Amino acid sequence: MSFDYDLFVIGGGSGGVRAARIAAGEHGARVGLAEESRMGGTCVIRGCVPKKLMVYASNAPLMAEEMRGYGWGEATSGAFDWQIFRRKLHAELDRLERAYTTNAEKAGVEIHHQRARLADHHTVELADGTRKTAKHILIAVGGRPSKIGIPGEELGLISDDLFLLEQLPRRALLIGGGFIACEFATILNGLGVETVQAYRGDAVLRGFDREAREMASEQLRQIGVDLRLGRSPKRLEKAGERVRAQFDDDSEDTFDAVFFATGRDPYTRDLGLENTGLRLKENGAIEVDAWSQTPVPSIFAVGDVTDRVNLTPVAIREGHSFADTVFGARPRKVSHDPVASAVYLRPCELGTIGLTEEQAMARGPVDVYSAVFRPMRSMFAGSESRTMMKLLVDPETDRVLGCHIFGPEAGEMIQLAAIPITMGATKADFDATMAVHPTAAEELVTMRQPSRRHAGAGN
Ligand SMILES: Cc1cc2nc3c(=O)[nH]c(=O)nc-3n(C[C@H](O)[C@H](O)[C@H](O)COP(=O)(O)OP(=O)(O)OC[C@H]3O[C@@H](n4cnc5c(N)ncnc54)[C@H](O)[C@@H]3O)c2cc1C
Ligand SMILES: NC(=O)c1ccc[n+]([C@@H]2O[C@H](COP(=O)([O-])OP(=O)(O)OC[C@H]3O[C@@H](n4cnc5c(N)ncnc54)[C@H](O)[C@@H]3O)[C@@H](O)[C@H]2O)c1
Repeated sequence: MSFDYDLFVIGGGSGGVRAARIAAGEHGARVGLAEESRMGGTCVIRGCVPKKLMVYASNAPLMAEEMRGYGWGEATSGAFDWQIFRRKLHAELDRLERAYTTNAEKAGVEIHHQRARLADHHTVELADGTRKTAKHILIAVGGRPSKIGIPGEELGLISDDLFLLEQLPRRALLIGGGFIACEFATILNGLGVETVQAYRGDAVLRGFDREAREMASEQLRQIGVDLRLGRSPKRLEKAGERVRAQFDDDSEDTFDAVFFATGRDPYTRDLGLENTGLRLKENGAIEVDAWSQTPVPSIFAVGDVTDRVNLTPVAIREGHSFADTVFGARPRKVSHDPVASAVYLRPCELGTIGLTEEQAMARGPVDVYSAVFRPMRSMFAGSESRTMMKLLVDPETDRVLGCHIFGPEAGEMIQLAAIPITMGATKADFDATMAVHPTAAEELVTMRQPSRRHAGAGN
């Protein structure tokens, strides 16, 4: 049977574009790709990139404060102009979108700027009714923000909306305690928005190392976020031009904008799955094996739609490995453990890889090497901001099981620490490494004695 393409990719985000480019450009496959919105997907258009640029923008007041501590007595951040920033931001996103489009086209990918659905195991139907056949289909449609099912939630915004606001709100509520809620709270607060964050748990960033979670919660408060723990809204209603939130402790408050940062769902709705033998996991994610292959041999899926580890580098690696395996005769699986990540808070970020202290304790005996200190940089400036460096070590094998860094530029640091840890480094390897002085990161190679030892199984 002859097909229009060797590969048809649904979704022009991180995973889809990488797979299409490698299959066409490096392995000579005939590739079609459908994107219903903007090329680049979540990360480029409404995720990592605009978010990180806003984190940089929001840093000015903290930098000014720090510099006052260094003798710049009059240092202030001045007034932030959202209109100027927004114009520049969107020009940059347009540039990136063009680069994604051009690079894919240069590799030989034929892009269809419209929505696609699955018609059968080898056919997709485009929004204009055209049908395209392909020997293989890759689903890389990502995820979509989800709300929590409370009355009036249509009055609330989602993360996509932050980057499109005509004006910054004067007072905003962020609902949630995960990556997005914490990063957005940091951003809005830094840009001068009065920011309230409501999270149902007792410390933000559930799933991260407990000590780091407490430091992150404390820092949000220190920079001026009104963090309300153990609290979640139960209803939203209009209050003139504003939105009133009623919380589950019966308190009420009014905001110019309310953002839901309460997770993302795989975007499998109306994808034509009923025309296939694909299976969904309970949360709607597409079920795949270690090769990103679904139970239908011609259909693969990568990235957030599979809900493995929902990060850009993971989606890219999955897309690349799929293309090498299927079109390059170079079978490659993706290891999802360990995967480093960072939460871009200010002034201290949180960088993390491997087991948390709690997970390590549950697994067995663990030595905890932990240093919590005021780094030279902030101490001199008179700031109370504290940094944490933590290594979790298996006392039997000496292997480093996890590393958690809470400090300025922790994202940059964890990327480097992730290399030896992924290679299986031992604590002795860290000890054998000469320190770089004076840095905060040198603590990682100078912690001689464990701060505590756990016998295992939660002891
Ligand atoms: C606010 C925010 C901040 C983030 N920050 C980070 C970060 O700092 N670091 C990090 O690693 N990750 C971050 N992420 C996560 C990261 O963006 C995702 O993990 C990544 O984009 C997943 O890539 P993907 O290819 O699976 O999907 P996506 O990038 O979402 O791409 C899917 C594409 O498919 C298109 N599409 C969907 N359905 C169809 C259809 N039927 N037909 C045609 N096209 C379709 C969509 O329009 C979209 O362009 C962030 C996410 C958000 C929301
Ligand atoms: N820096 C980064 O790498 C980065 C940044 C942003 C997003 N991301 C990715 O995007 C994903 C989505 O981010 P996110 O912050 O939306 O999700 P998340 O899973 O990190 O956090 C969701 C939050 O919503 C809360 N929540 C869920 N249901 C709720 C309910 N019914 N009532 C009240 N609260 C509820 C959860 O308790 C949690 O705090 C992340 O998991 C991550 O994979 C990564």
